[in-house]
Amino acid sequence: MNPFEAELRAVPEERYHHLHPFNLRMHAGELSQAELRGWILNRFHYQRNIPVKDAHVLAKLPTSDLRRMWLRRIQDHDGAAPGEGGIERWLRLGEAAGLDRDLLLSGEGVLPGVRMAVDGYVNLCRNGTLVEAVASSLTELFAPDLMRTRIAAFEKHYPWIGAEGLRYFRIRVDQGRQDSGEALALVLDRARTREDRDRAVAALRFKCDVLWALLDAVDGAY
Ligand SMILES: O=C(O)c1cc(C(=O)O)c2c(n1)C(=O)C(=O)c1cc(C(=O)O)[nH]c1-2
Repeated sequence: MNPFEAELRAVPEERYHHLHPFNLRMHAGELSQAELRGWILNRFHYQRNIPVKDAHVLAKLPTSDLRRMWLRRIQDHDGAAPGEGGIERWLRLGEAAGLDRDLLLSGEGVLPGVRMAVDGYVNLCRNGTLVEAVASSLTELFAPDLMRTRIAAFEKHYPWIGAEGLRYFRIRVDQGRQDSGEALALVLDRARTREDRDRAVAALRFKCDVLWALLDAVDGAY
């Protein structure tokens, strides 16, 4: 593996949110219904901002091929039509957990720390370089394994959330693999100087902090 790729992969290995105490408690079956509902509600704020940050990334891409590739991400979340896509599936996860979709859509109850963390991610993609914006999505190299652990934990420990609610995670396993493969190839191709590479690593660290801060806020609140 090229040394820059190894440097990138080492960042989430050390500080991705699969290591966060809230996730460890989730996987061990220790979360209360209120905690799990709080997580779903607050994570919806992250989910609905993913296509917003992806639109900022899209605007930085210089070729039709790259823009077409990135547009697919926006469509994965927003769907090709109303009632489709990842945001809709997250709303259904909320409903399966007893949360009204209107509550999630209202934004009521989103914690201040979660708002700050998500703003931080969107602003990095708005104001950063192309390499920084794309590198910050590379936490997704680790997301598919985490999704699989989460699906197993939900089935085992939280059966009160119906199977339909887990579709978001099931579909996301393959999407995350494709997204992270494409993003990694783009960063390896475009980060040519030492300075570009250092910025890419710093952006990925920052993104790990975004996900960590989100869980810190949820962990402290319910
Ligand atoms: O539940 C998770 O642990 C998790 C993590 C991440 C991530 O690593 O940023 C994403 C997602 N889920 C996710 O569902 C998703 O759509 C997504 C998009 C992105 C991104 O940075 O472009 N990350 C993630």
